[in-house]
Amino acid sequence: MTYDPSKDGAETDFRQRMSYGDYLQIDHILSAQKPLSKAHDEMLFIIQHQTSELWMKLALYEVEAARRMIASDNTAEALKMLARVARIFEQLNSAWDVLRTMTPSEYTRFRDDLGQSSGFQSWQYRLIEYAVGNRNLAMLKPHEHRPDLLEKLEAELARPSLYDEVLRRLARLGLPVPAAVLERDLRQGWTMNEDVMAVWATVYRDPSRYWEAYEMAEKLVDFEDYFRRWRFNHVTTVERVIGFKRGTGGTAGIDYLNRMLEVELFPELWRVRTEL
Ligand code: HEM
Ligand SMILES: N[C@@H](CC(=O)c1ccccc1NC=O)C(=O)O
Repeated sequence: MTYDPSKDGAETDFRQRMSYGDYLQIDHILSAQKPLSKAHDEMLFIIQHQTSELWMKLALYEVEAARRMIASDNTAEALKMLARVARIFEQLNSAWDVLRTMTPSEYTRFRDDLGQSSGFQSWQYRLIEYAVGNRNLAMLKPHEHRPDLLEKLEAELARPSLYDEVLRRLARLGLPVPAAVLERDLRQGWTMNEDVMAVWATVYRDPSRYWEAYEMAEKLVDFEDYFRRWRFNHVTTVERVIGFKRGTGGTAGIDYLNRMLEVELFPELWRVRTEL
């Protein structure tokens, strides 16, 4: 006899009950894949991006909460959330292995159908960049046609970034973070600051004395480490699939993405290592 789990109590009648699909809105999610071409690989391309956007949604949610926790002096909770964000990026990094199975010949079959659309226009990606401190106002432009999204990005630029919150916490812990740093114009991108580096040097020279600050620093480094790997995986996949062609979003492509590889989110935390 074939085994029937319903005889052992598995519920099978969902006429009046919430089911798996109801709870997770599966119909909604699974009806959002609409390839524009007949190319076999377009489904992979769509699902790869949609799953990335879902993970980005969670990353934003966690960074958001981590910032709130740091601002309210609940660092331990924030560290847990930041560890999760690093793992999310690890997940996104592994996902490139699936996309890499698509060859240039296969991508060319539907690339024209993408028009001028590009990951460059991902507002969640830009929001992550802004939330962690990579604030470039020029990146607002592709969102001007969507006032709701522009508003979200503008609102983010008015708030302290994750790094700003960490530096404010250091000041509350009694470390000499300069007032100019604490009162800086939040819309501007962060640039390397010698005094902040001196603060981190103090922390790294005596971790047991500055344990909380030390742990925050290492979590940030860990996050940036995984984020850098995401950027590197992206640029390598792009070169493998389109070579040095111009991007659909209008940038130079590889040259643009290589330039983005030079971005440092927490420059002092990388530079301080040379001083130790
Ligand atoms: C075959 C696959 C891919 C190719 C050929 C590709 C190509 C490119 C290119 C050329 C750019 C530069 C902007 C432009 O002019 O278009 C770009 C930007 C971008 N792509 Fe992709 N991409 C691919 C996959 C992905 C995936 C899976 C994601 C995940 C969400 C993604 C997210 C992004 C983001 C966020 C940017 C903006 C980066 C920044 O401004 O720093 N791309 N991509
Ligand atoms: N920029 C890519 C196209 C591309 O990858 C893309 C197109 C639409 C939606 C997301 C995309 N992914 C990343 O840029 C290209 O130039 O081929």
